[in-house]
Amino acid sequence: METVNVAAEARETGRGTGDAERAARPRGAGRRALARYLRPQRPAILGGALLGLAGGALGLAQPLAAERLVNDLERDRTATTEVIALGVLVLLGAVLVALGHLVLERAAERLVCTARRGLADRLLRLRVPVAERHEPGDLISRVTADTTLLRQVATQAMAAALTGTVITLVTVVMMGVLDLVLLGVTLAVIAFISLSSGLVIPRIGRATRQTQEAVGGMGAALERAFGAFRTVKASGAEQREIARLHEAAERARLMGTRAASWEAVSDTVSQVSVQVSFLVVLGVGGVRVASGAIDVSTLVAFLLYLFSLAPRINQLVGAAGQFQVGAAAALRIREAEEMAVEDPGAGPEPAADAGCGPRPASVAFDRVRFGYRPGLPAVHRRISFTVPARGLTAFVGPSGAGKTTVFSLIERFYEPDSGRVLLDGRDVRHWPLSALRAAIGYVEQDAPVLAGTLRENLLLGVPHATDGQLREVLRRARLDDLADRLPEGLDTTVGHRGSMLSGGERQRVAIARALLRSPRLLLLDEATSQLDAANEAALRGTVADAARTMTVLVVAHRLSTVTGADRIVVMEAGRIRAVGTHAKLLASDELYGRLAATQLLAN
Ligand SMILES: Nc1ncnc2c1ncn2[C@@H]1O[C@H](COP(=O)(O)OP(=O)(O)OP(=O)(O)O)[C@@H](O)[C@H]1O
Repeated sequence: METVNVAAEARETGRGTGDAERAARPRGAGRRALARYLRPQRPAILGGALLGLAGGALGLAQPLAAERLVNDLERDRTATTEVIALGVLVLLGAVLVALGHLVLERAAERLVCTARRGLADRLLRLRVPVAERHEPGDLISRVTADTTLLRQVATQAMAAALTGTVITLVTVVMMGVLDLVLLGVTLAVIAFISLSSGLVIPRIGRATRQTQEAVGGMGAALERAFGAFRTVKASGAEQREIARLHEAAERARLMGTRAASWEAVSDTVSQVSVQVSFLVVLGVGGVRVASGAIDVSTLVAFLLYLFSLAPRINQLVGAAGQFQVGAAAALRIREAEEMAVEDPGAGPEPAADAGCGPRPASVAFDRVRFGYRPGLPAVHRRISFTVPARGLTAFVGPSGAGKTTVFSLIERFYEPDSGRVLLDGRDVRHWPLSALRAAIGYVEQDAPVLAGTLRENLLLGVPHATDGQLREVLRRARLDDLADRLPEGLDTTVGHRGSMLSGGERQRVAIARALLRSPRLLLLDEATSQLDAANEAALRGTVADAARTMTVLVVAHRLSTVTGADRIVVMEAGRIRAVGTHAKLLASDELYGRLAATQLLAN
């Protein structure tokens, strides 16, 4: 029970490690997860398997029809009926098999699609701390590689299990009709196979899960390298990153080989068992024939059934192995689906803005205490401050003081350990999340630009904005010439993370995107750090313009960008040191004075 709680807690907080989650998996969790995905497709899978079975049965009747046809031809009889019967059997058999195949494939595609959609629904709504504690590459591999493994179970393993079971049962009944003693011998062998498979098959599952985790590790290593492609090259680190990929590939190979070895053991056990049973049946059967208990013909018929049983048993053992593979994949998918997602929040929607544009919002922190991880020193130590609606407020202070974290708490990416963050006097936890974020325009520190076109980047938050509106925000972000310079204007692709734009352009695209949402509160994190002097001055104008109609909070390292702010909040080691205007702080706060002095602003 306790182990389950560890897993639940790890998922909820995102603070667990993969190992902790692995150790905490309850027994049979994979099986249950697999059953959950297969359940809705059960009728289709059953139907597909039965169609295949019927097609196979018609195939079995073909030799009989052919025999009658040859007999008739030998006796110079007209054989029209037999020819038609054979033709119908061939055609119908083929159609039924193809139909069964199609039904199974369609069910498998539905199953995979449902799992992928379920994952897509969850993953983009994960809580920020949870998402940040998982490797994106590993999450991607759950959506791509693991879901593909489910497909294999739905098409091959389920059909093999169903047809294998039916044919095995029929064969066993026929063997029982022939001789119960020999059947007893055969069943003893089957029991031995089941027992040894029971020992081996879970090992196949475990090794497969480790293979999939290693494949996820490869995804993570690739994502890491492509996420900082130029840095990797500039650092001459290709070889080391390649080594990481090799290591992950090697681990996948090792685990894959281990799974294959256990599969080989399982196959060998079942094959040897069947051969042993053949010899035992031959021996016991011989004695029974000698004692007159059965005829030779009964023994021959029994052995023929035994031979036909062998591939079926192999089929069943193979299917059991595939179920283990599927269960391992289903478990990884389920784990991702169970990761904690953001609470959409209840509470009433804020009143609609009347008439002339959105109302600026006030912000307040009320004795906020927050740490990213338990056990580490808090990043905010009971901080309180108030920002009235409208105007420009800057946050300054040494690196690591907790400035960006202020924005993360306002956006509710994280929640305070104690105290309250208020927007318009209302605790952000009591806002509907979508309304809260709709009220805020946020420009991240890295000002990320997504792959796609310039237009797609701008439309991210306001999908139906007109070209006129786009040009207007580009103008306000001093980017009016960008769209004209780019070869395909707004429809030019900007590369992975905007790699085809300059650093300053990326930031301004992010600012234009934020402005397009007509936010009530604009959060700019280091928004001007990568701009040249002319652009910085221009953007200062943009920010000042914005601050006339909305509340603007800026995290700034370069004091030159915020000396004109209505108020500057000086942070240090998770505390608010001082609040005031540039002139007041220069005169009263030693740290601010030092910051200004180092940036040649003291005079
Ligand atoms: N997602 C995170 N998980 C864990 N710790 C974090 C996370 N983000 C920030 N921190 C830590 O919290 C502290 C405050 O970070 P924050 O980004 O708020 O500082 P900052 O004042 O904005 O710094 P800078 O000026 O360098 O951007 C730092 O020590 C940082 O290492």
